[in-house]
Amino acid sequence: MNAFQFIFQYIKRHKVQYTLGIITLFVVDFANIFIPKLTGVITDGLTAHSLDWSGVKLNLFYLFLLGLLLAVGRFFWRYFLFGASRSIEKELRNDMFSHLEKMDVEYYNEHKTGDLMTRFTSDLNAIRMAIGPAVICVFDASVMTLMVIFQMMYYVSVKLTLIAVIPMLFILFGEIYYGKIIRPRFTARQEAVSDLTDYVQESFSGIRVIKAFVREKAQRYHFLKENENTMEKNLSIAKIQSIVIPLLDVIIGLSSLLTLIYGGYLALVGDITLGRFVAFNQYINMLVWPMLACGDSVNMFSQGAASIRRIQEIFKEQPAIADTDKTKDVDDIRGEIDFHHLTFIHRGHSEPTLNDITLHVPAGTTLAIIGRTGNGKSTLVNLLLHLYNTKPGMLFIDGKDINTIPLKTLRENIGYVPQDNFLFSDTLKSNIAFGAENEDMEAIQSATRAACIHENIVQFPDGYETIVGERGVTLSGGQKQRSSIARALMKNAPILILDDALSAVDTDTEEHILTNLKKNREGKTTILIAHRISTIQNADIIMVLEDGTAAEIGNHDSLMAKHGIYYDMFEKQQLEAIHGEAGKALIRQDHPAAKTGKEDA
Ligand SMILES: Nc1ncnc2c1ncn2[C@@H]1O[C@H](COP(=O)(O)OP(=O)(O)OP(=O)(O)O)[C@@H](O)[C@H]1O
Repeated sequence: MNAFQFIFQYIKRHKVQYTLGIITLFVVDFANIFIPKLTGVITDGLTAHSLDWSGVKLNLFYLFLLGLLLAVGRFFWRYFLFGASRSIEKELRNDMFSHLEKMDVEYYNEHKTGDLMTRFTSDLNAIRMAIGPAVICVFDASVMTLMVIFQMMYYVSVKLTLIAVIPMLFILFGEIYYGKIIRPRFTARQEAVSDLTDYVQESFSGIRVIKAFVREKAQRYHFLKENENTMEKNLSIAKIQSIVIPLLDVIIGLSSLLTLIYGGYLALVGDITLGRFVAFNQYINMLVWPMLACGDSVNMFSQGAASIRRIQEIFKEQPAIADTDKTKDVDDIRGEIDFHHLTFIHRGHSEPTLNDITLHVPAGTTLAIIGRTGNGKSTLVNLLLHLYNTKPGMLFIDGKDINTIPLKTLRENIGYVPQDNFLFSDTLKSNIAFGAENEDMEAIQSATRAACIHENIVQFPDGYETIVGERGVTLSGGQKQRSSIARALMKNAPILILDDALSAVDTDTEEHILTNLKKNREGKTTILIAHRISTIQNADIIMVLEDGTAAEIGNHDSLMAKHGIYYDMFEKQQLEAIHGEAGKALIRQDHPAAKTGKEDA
């Protein structure tokens, strides 16, 4: 689908508005051409003394009526055509947002926020200009030009009209060529704006890190380069425009000069009357605007076409994760999970992140996953949320292959506390009730009590109405984590995943939350990812992930009896807990990595 076909789908939906707008525009243009004629009639009437004062008044009255018609008509074509273009802009923005919401997480790993934001703002604006003002310009210019030329030929002189119009043909062909060379420059400019927006967005999001590392100067230098790049791209457009626009003026001036010379001569020898010569000059002036408007329209169309292509790029990408014809409706989820020789390779990796994992998790049990950093714990739960695709036959929920469960059902039945604890810039109440149907205060408080955050919230001056700053920065790390746990508990889902969700809370609070969880999650499946054994030792099943494989599976007692990885971890953490820093030093001396001289992961 080319850019025109793409945007025409949207224009079609507003055909009534466009038709009414164009008809009104036509009426306005038609009325407009009578103004010079009436001026000519008055001039000739006064010169030849054939018009008395009442005749002048009558013609002036006609002029007034025409003016009124023009004013009303101009209001309506603006109303219809600008209204349609604004509606299309809104519809496109809605469609883009809905489409992007469907895209999988990999898409967002590969596309920068700033670039997407530019497409939502400046590109959509360029498209609106192309389907609103540019359409008006082109239609107005073409209709007006044809009507004026016809009137010039009919009312004044065919020869004089041809002489005046020939230079304008150069404008027409020149503008077609201009459109071709300016379009790639508009695309390059939009890309530069995207990069700049992206840089600004990242710089402000990461301002704390920038300040802590005193990188302001380096950031500013990089920003200047991005800004300069945008200016260069803008200048490359301005350079072309600064040649084309004066050239347009020259051609228009040439046309007027020829008219004055030849028209003056015709008036002198008496081939045309003075009134017609005056009217002709007014007509020529009326042609100036359409010619300039054509230049503007070419600009707007080129810019719009470049932007449509950038928006089309968004729609061309389809989500890699979506319901398929294999998806079957599921009434409810109990929470039984089966990993069956589960192997998973991340895009761009050559080695599997998860390798041959087989485990049965009965509904209503607690599974704990422990393992060193980067061993695939988050990846495993991301597979459960179907954020990445798993090959058929490897992951089952309630005995059903995850690929056959509708995404909405699956995710509605999983409560999830992500590692980054992202909160929205909204009230605490809304953040906690995020996944729930309504903001039921009783349910919210029951969740916040279970997550041990209620006491903190009520101490804030605005309590549950406290606005969480962008990315939750007004809360401490532990408060954010507990708010995020409360949000997940609100869902009361058959499966709950806590991805390292207790790392920022002290051991006492952790103990409280775990006790509450045990009570709240009775009969429901809970998956706990943690680094501390104290967090997980009461779990029904503990899986130790090592290099992406399920190195050990059992409960605390059986794993301790094994004297394997889990046992070592426990011993080290006990030593750390008892002896603090001295214990850590002891562990370091004892650790195999210390002996080989390598850093511990
Ligand atoms: N979207 C991704 N694309 C490519 N590789 C990824 C992606 N996400 C994670 N990885 C890689 O997969 C491996 C496992 O990452 P994962 O986040 O699952 O580990 P983890 O055990 O949860 O670590 P941690 O304890 O630090 O949270 C890492 O090597 C990581 O670099």
